[in-house]
Amino acid sequence: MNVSIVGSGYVGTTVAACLADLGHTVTNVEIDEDIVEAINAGEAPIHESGLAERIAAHAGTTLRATTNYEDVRETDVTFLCLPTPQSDDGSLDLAIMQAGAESLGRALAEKDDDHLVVVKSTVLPGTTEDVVGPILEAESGTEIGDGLELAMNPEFLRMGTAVEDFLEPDKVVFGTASDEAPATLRELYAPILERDDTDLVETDIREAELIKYANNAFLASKVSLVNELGNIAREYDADAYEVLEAVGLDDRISDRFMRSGLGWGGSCFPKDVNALRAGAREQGYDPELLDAVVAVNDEQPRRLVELLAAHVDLEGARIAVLGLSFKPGTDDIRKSRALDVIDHLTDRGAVVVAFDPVAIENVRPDYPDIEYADSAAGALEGADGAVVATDWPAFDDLSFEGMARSVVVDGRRIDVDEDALEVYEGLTW
Ligand SMILES: NC(=O)c1ccc[n+]([C@@H]2O[C@H](COP(=O)([O-])OP(=O)(O)OC[C@H]3O[C@@H](n4cnc5c(N)ncnc54)[C@H](O)[C@@H]3O)[C@@H](O)[C@H]2O)c1
Ligand SMILES: O=c1ccn([C@@H]2O[C@H](COP(=O)(O)OP(=O)(O)O[C@H]3O[C@H](CO)[C@@H](O)[C@H](O)[C@H]3O)[C@@H](O)[C@H]2O)c(=O)[nH]1
Repeated sequence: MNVSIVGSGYVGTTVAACLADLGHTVTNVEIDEDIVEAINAGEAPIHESGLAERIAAHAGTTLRATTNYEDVRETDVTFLCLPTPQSDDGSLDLAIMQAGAESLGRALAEKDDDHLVVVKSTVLPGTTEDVVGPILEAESGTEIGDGLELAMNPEFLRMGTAVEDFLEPDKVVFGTASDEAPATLRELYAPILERDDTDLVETDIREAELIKYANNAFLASKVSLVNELGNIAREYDADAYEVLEAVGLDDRISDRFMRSGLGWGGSCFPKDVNALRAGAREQGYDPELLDAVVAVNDEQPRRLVELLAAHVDLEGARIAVLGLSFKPGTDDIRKSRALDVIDHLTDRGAVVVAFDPVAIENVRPDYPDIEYADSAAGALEGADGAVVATDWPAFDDLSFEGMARSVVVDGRRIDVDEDALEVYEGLTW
């Protein structure tokens, strides 16, 4: 099938490379010329396991990128993978989606045969049909249902395992309002749907939109609950990891997403939980539980720094921050808890020296005044204390030798030889 993908960020690039891998012909439409150039040169514009080799294998044959929206006319289906950021008040900002839909609609005005537009971005219920649809109709001069089809296909991939998650998902959700769209989507996803472990959910567009938010709200709530239980466990001098490992043996709860510590960050949970809270309020419902989920999460970095301050006078102290990305396996630093930790540390007068295996260059522009080391050992050298902010596997069994004082506060439960340290504190254990 001939597919175009509008927006070639984390999702658009991954989906494009994977669809090309499944045998489709894919065109990425992207406004950032550096990204277009990278893809056409066979290079991955982002750090994601398994992506570079797929782009290298298909670029120039079944995968290409362009800044020209008109190229969508050569395709049968377009996925909108544009950002849906949060506004200053936490609500969903649809300006980029609207601009992308306008450009797409204008390009489709010159197309004669049928076209399916699939919203893959995370959007609140009603957005696809009440915002994107009317823009496409107005700009293309074609009505939905009469040459133009609309669908919503939320994406559940995680950063760091994006390729694997897309190709081997637990579920695929098709939100549609016509007979043709599900058939097209089934054909496009055929190799994925043939897997025994992948469930297909076929539903209406509004439900598909809300499934995505409910999914993320559930997972973020689970981590906040685990963190609250972890904070309580610490007060009782109990190990939350042992407690929650046992709790996770209950099939109704599961052992996944049970890691307590610094909390959730990233480009999705914070903005999606906030968009759902703002959307619910707009609908007249007060989402008290989700408010608390965010409040618990916001407190964890401060709690970590308080723990460190109990052992080290932070004013003028040299503190190593290990890990900057919001989770291991990615260079994405959006809403990373590590940045909140750095803010608290610098507010209290500490000299921060940070290390991350891949994310330093993404942090440097916004944090030009902290120090950066080119290894964990380099960051620890001469430090009066260290905090673990991201659970990179490379931090397991790290030697903390070389620190001025081996005071380590761990926000992610890495493997540490506690006996070799002057002080080791776990945030929730
Ligand atoms: N990142 C994830 O793990 C993830 C997972 C599932 C769903 N989502 C959702 O998918 C959507 C995209 O997320 P992302 O992380 O890929 O965003 P991103 O910011 O990484 O990428 C978006 C891309 O769109 C491009 N763009 C902006 N305006 C454009 C325009 N008018 N025309 C063409 N391209 C344009 C940008 O240059 C950028 O490269 C969001 O709604 C997000 O919530 C993200
Ligand atoms: O037990 C856990 C699991 C996760 N986290 C934190 O939670 C955040 C999110 O982690 P994860 O969900 O693995 O990464 P994302 O890439 O943000 O993926 C989430 O957000 C995506 C964008 O919407 C969705 O597609 C995915 O399904 C959803 O898991 C990170 O800061 C993790 O450190 C914990 O603190 N404890």
